[in-house]
Amino acid sequence: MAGRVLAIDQGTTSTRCIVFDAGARVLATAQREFRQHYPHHGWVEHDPADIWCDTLATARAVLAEAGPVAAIGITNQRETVVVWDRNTGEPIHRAIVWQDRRTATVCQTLRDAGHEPLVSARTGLLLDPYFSATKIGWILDAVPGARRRAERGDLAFGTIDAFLLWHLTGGRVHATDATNASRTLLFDIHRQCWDAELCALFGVPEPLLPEVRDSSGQFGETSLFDGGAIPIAGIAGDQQAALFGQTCFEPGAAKATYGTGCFMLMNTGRAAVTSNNRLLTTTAYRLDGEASYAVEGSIFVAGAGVKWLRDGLGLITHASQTDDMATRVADNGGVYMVPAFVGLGAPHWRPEARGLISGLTLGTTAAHVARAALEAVAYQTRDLAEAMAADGAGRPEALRIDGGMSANSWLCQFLADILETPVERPAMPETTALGAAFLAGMATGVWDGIAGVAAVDRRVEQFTPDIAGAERAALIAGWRGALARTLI
Ligand SMILES: Nc1ncnc2c1ncn2[C@@H]1O[C@H](COP(=O)(O)OP(=O)(O)O)[C@@H](O)[C@H]1O
Ligand SMILES: O=P(O)(O)OC[C@H](O)CO
Repeated sequence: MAGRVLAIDQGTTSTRCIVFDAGARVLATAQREFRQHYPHHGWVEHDPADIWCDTLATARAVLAEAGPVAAIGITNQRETVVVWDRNTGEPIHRAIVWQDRRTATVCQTLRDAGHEPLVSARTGLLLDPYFSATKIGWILDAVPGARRRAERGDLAFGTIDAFLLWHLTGGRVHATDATNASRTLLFDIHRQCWDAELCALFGVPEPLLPEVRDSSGQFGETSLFDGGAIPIAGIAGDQQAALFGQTCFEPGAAKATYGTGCFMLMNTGRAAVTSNNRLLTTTAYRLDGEASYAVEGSIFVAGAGVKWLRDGLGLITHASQTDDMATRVADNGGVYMVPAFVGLGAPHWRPEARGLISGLTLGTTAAHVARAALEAVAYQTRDLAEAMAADGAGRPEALRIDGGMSANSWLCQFLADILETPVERPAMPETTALGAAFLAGMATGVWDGIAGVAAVDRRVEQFTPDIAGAERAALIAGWRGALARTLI
């Protein structure tokens, strides 16, 4: 058991469990995709029972293969809301997922009433349906009697980490960590506590809320697996966990994770940098009561655009085909895709925007459309990097990348070309899970603090910019033209 840590990585489309050793090597891995529910246009839900079942099954599978572990770390899709009954543990509604836009009007009404400056100053976020608070309010209003039960303290709210922690500890612990709390619109990131005024503004009764703890530390124990009680000793939202797993500990170090969406975070150290360019300020991690911060750009559709090529258009049968398709065409043929399928996130924040493909001719092939889906990810990343630089956060020396889509080498090279910055892809791509393992292992003596984690050997593959300035400028101009049509 010495030195082995189990990471639970509960993502938007799949649940993964990975056991790492003290050298951050993967000893066992198991993954299950689960069903997405789209009950109405723009709504996205998950069944919490699927998430719990898959967590147990994948954890049992890797523990059977790798043997006992010293600790468990949890990392999770952020903002997604579960409300459950404290007595039975039963959710009172399906989980409302971060991508869900059903509360766009509520957010607009709050913006019109002038609440955004106060909300942003305290939370570092914006009034967008992406975040948890308005989703909690929606559930309390939609489920008969829920608001009264919440006020009486009979219900519990949690992001997915808290929901899993509750079940792993047999209903004994209702807690979350500071990174997850920072995504709810209810948490003051400067004072590092729930904010009563924001709870009142969003109509969220305080008895619903979990206790907020450091990202590394004892959260509780689980006895659900063979071999005795295992401490749950680390929790972080998946993007913050990836920042940690990529060892972005110094101010200016940045990572971008390309999964369903793309999330670029730059460490800003002890300073919570306020953005003038509609980026988010968020807790990067909290250790020994001290918060470190990050500036974040969130793009809602990255790999989801490739998934749409597969499931919506039937252009491909596997996501990895896009690598070959993009390589096959000499250029993009003037085709641009703006993947605003669920609105646009940073730096635009336009929930009502919708996607487009522009520049189609009779010469356009499936390969051009596939390439446009990949290119869009790089252009959007550049837009985020420019916004970060304009905010004074600086430009990273290299962008560390990860996530399912980073397997696409064509995209990695194009990203370096468009960003004018080297892109580093780690040999071990499971950096999100590794971040959760690091946090749990630091609390249980597997790694000796941040210095111990930073000393772990990390092999990376580097992609360096290799494109003429004029070509880059022309491509970016083409993107800006397509984007402008979406933003009308
Ligand atoms: N080789 C590839 N090229 C392009 N996209 C890919 C490739 N492999 C996976 N993807 C995309 O990456 C996403 C899965 O990444 P993952 O990190 O598992 O996502 P999440 O954690 O959001 O569930 C899918 O949307 C898929 O379309
Ligand atoms: O599940 P992922 O990897 O798409 O990440 C989702 C984000 O945490 C949403 O903010």
